[in-house]
Amino acid sequence: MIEVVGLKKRFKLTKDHKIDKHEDIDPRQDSDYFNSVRDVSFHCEKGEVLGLLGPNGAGKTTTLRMLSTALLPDNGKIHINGVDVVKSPLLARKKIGFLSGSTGLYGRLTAKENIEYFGRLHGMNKKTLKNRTEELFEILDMNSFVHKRAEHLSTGMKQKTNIARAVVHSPEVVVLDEPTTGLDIMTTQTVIKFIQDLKAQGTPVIFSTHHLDEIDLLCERVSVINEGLSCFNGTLAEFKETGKSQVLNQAFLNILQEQSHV
Ligand SMILES: Nc1ncnc2c1ncn2[C@@H]1O[C@H](COP(=O)(O)OP(=O)(O)OP(=O)(O)O)[C@@H](O)[C@H]1O
Repeated sequence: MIEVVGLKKRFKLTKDHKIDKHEDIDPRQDSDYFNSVRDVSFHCEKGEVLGLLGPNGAGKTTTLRMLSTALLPDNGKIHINGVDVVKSPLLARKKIGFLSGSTGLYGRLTAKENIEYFGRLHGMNKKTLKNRTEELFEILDMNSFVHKRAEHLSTGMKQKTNIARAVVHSPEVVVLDEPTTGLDIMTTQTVIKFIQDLKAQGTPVIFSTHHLDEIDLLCERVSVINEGLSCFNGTLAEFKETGKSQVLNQAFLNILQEQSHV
């Protein structure tokens, strides 16, 4: 289970970032800091998929980076299967598989070598690693390119390699930041099927997306962040009810609009 309560993160602004007094000021901006995440909470139980939604710049990536120990929160609590992520980041890291938009592959290594390298970093032995990589190559339909150098892979091939790398150690929970962005329909299908398989195995999955059809296909639970604040947490049915529409895009827009009136 993943539990996030009252998360906050602010970034010190450099001179270049400071805003001209004539510009529209974001409510998250104060004199020297940008309050990227102001108050975010959600939870995701065993066997559930949680979809994290929010407009561009809402704070989703910052939140997921805190969840995965890549960033230290200024405030708030994150627990993963009982482990306090802030107090025990090394232990937590073993439990999490994190796909971030920004991690690169080693261009001169093949897809397979990239994944194996991360498996070894996680302390996996040769036999376990071989079985696991073969399993992932099959599930993610990677066999046609695993021996190609990463620098020669297409966007979709790279993304599959990144996903395999993130979960090579069979983590207890999986966190994916925009896993289908830039992918074609077939590759997106493979990624969706991969998330469905994780869910069937009981692994909690949190993923951020701008594609509401994926939310419909995959999620029990939805969390919406706007301007660094959680503005909705609930089931998919509650999302439609609160957003006053069975059409997810419309429900999402209504929820955002409702918050901006508060
Ligand atoms: N290191 C940083 N310094 C200053 N501001 C930052 C930093 N990192 C993120 N931000 C700001 O925090 C806000 C939230 O960014 P974040 O990347 O978390 O948004 P997001 O919801 O993932 O957006 P998108 O959907 O566009 O990927 C943005 O306004 C961004 O410019």
